[in-house]
Amino acid sequence: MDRLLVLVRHGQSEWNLKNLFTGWKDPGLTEKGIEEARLAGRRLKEHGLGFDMAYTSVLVRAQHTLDLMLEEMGISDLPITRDQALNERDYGDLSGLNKDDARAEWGEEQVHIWRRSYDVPPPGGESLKDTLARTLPYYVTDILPQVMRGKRVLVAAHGNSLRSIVKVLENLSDEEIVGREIPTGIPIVYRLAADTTVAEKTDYAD
Ligand SMILES: O=C(O)[C@@H](CO)OP(=O)(O)O
Repeated sequence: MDRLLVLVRHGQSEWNLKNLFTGWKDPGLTEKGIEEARLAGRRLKEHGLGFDMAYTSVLVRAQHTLDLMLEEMGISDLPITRDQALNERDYGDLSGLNKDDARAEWGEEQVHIWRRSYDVPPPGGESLKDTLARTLPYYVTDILPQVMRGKRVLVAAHGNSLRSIVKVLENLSDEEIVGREIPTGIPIVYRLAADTTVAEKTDYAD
């Protein structure tokens, strides 16, 4: 049985381009982001992958990325589930601030801790651990059962919501996940074993 799970981070957003903390704010894709999403779809198609269902967040950059990928693959009738559980980590009070301005105000090290530590939340926001506490139950109760039934599943979401799922899938320690970045528009293709662990992983980077 083909237990296929593909994770894709949305293409570049307007706020990625402007270097702003984004979180639950809802900017659209840039021209480059649109192209990245289309390219992701073409890569999946070139590798002969098809899908039975898709999941995304309630944020427009991830939904638009999914739509563009499906368009490139020529898929128009896929069931799509949109859920807040897959939203980006909530950046709290940092949302909308420029990342360089934040470094100037609070220092490089503090901003890095807010951005990449596992369990230190930014003021008023979610740590990666907090994010995992909502993405993982959703993955386990909604996404994983479909994969285990042999449904081919595509997930379009966000840098940190995907990092939290990747941490569990790849069994990464709290230290290891700190160094893991998810590039925009590069499909991560997993095939799961019967025990739900990862049997095979490929990045469709080129
Ligand atoms: O701003 C955000 O919401 C995220 C993703 O773009 O940024 P960071 O790289 O700091 O996790």
